[in-house]
Amino acid sequence: MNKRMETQKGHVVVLTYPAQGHINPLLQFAKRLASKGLKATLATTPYTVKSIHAEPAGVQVEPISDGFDEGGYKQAPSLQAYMESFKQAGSRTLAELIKKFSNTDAAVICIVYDSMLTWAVDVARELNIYSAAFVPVSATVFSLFRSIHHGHLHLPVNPQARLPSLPGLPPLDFSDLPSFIAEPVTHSAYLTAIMEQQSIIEENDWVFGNTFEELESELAKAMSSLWPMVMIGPMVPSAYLDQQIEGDTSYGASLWNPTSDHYLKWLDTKPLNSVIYVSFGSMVSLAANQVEEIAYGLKASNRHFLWIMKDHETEKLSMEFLRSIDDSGLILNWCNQLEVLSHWSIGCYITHCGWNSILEGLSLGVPMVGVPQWSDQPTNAKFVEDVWRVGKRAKTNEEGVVSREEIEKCISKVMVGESSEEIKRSCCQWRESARRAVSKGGSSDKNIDAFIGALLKKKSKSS
Ligand SMILES: O=c1ccn([C@@H]2O[C@H](COP(=O)(O)OP(=O)(O)O[C@H]3O[C@H](CO)[C@@H](O)[C@H](O)[C@H]3O)[C@@H](O)[C@H]2O)c(=O)[nH]1
Repeated sequence: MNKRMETQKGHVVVLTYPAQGHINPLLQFAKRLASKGLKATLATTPYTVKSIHAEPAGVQVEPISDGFDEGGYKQAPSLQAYMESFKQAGSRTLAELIKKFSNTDAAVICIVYDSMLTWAVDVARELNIYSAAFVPVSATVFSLFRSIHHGHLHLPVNPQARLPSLPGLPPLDFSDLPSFIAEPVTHSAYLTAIMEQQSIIEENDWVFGNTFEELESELAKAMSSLWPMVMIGPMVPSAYLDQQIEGDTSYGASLWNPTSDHYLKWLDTKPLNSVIYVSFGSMVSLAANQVEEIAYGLKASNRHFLWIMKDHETEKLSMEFLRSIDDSGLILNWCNQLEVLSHWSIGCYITHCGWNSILEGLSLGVPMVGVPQWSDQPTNAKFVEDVWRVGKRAKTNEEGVVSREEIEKCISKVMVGESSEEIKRSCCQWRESARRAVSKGGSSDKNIDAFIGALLKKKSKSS
């Protein structure tokens, strides 16, 4: 028996939704649990298992089915059809996986599931083990959906009316709302899934938020006795924060691979804080005119840039722009974002404001320009500018596009002059705060220890 096996205290299965922005934090949480002596198994779809490199820091990886084992969710005719198929095939195969360990030393005592996958609660109940929901968005966004569930915020929200003031949240405008709330009809499938999460959230033994107490302190204070969320983030590999997990330099799963790895060498040749990193995460597809405006905004800034764009997205760039780049810019289909954000040459991050990207930018102290597109991104962008003060939110024009002039103006504000000094100071403070939260004795670390302590005390729901 190896040392890790000897120290294992109990077995938790972590179930992830198979999208990059969900796999990363759940896998990281599994690593955290494993580093504290629990046995942690990541259950995910066969398509996703292929994207996981080796065995990430002590986590066992096991396939469960979503009904689309060859090609994953892209094969499903609609989001609704995919969710239904995952519920059917996933419930059955997750239960089989857990039963495989029963009557062994590694019997599973809890399922930690991505809050999108509500059916995991039924599996836990049927097998008489604990369930914990993992919320992959900010506590603020979670709280907005909760306000709808409890009838404190009504849909549709009138864009002209003042929003009601909600406990622990700053005053919000219509444009700060998640798109699922601002445009409920357009996003009805997502909204239905999210409201279902809210309706069963209290049935869980724990609810975890990938955030930390200092980051959303007003909300944490206002809601501590009113809601079940325990803040355990930021779920960012340990090498970038507290160094507690040996060799933990990446999440360990990537649905895409960079077509070239010379980007770090390219960054090495650039001066300190001089390069703009541009990425819109794993899901956003920009309109062609928006791509063009960003391109010419970057050009006007007269700075080096590294722009992550999937291959089909690059077709939206004009030949004129592509020919003009030379060594001033690098366009790549994918990168190891953490390596890039932590590189000394990066001085600005133009981001879609996906929650993981925000936590990574904050944890690595990089000034941001938010160009939010949908989902929780508008709310995150609002906080970047007005609450955490680590960047600017680019404004859209009447056509709903962020112009090249606006891009250039925001880059300048976060990279030069007095405004940039203030932003850089806030970035340093939040980087330290994120480190404190996950380091030994920090708020998130203590919350994870408390979960493990409570879990082991209860050990088995039946005993
Ligand atoms: O070239 C790249 C680009 C991205 N990433 C990683 O991919 C993840 C992207 O996650 P996120 O920033 O959250 O964006 P999305 O993939 O777009 O995530 C979706 O899911 C998130 C969590 O629910 C939401 O906050 C977003 O709005 C939603 O678009 C991050 O960990 C990045 O480090 C890379 O490793 N390389």
